[in-house]
Amino acid sequence: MALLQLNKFTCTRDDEPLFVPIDVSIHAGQIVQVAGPNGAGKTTLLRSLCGLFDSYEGEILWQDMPLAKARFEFLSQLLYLGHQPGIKKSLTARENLQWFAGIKGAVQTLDVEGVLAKVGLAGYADIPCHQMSAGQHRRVGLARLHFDTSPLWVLDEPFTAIDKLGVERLEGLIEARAKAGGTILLTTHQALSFEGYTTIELEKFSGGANV
Ligand SMILES: Nc1ncnc2c1ncn2[C@@H]1O[C@H](COP(=O)(O)OP(=O)(O)OP(=O)(O)O)[C@@H](O)[C@H]1O
Repeated sequence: MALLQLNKFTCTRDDEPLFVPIDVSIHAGQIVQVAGPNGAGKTTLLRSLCGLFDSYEGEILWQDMPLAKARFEFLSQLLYLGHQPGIKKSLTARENLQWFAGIKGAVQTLDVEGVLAKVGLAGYADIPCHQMSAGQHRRVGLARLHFDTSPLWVLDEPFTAIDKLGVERLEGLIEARAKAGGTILLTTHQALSFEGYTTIELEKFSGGANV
């Protein structure tokens, strides 16, 4: 059974399809890159899946159930990281991580210092995030990937504002997650270093010929 299935799926803006409708089946353990030029609809597609954008045509199935009916199960198994780092800047790195861990029931096992060291933020646990750089905000947000074992990770441009070493670590984390049975759906404009991932190439919808 596919974890996630898109049938004749496209997102619309002003009643116009953004990209040629796609048919995709995504299974546990897969890494799937959504690719396409700027403006193709990659972010809109990910936001539609996560329930943040509802102007689309076609069908989304989660474990063979229409997403609308399986919404609660789907959201409880989802980790979504969008363009924004998704942290509260008035809180410290520790408080942000405790919050993320709390909503995933992982507070008891959370090792704040250990996780921050893994994202290159050793010693930053008790610094308010508003005193950090854009790349450091991003790292605090990404730190949750070290303890969030949600079956589906949806990551929109996760490598943005991350330096070379950070990118290598993040790629390793994604690969390890997939090997453990997790599914990762991501957008990125950079070539991925690992093998065996699938690419969904969004093609700009250019009129009736593609329907
Ligand atoms: N808030 C918005 N209001 C209206 N149109 C929008 C909005 N955001 C995006 N669009 C339009 O929707 C289309 C798809 O945008 P989207 O952000 O999904 O593209 P993308 O493939 O993620 O692009 P990029 O690679 O630049 O991040 C674009 O043509 C854009 O003009």
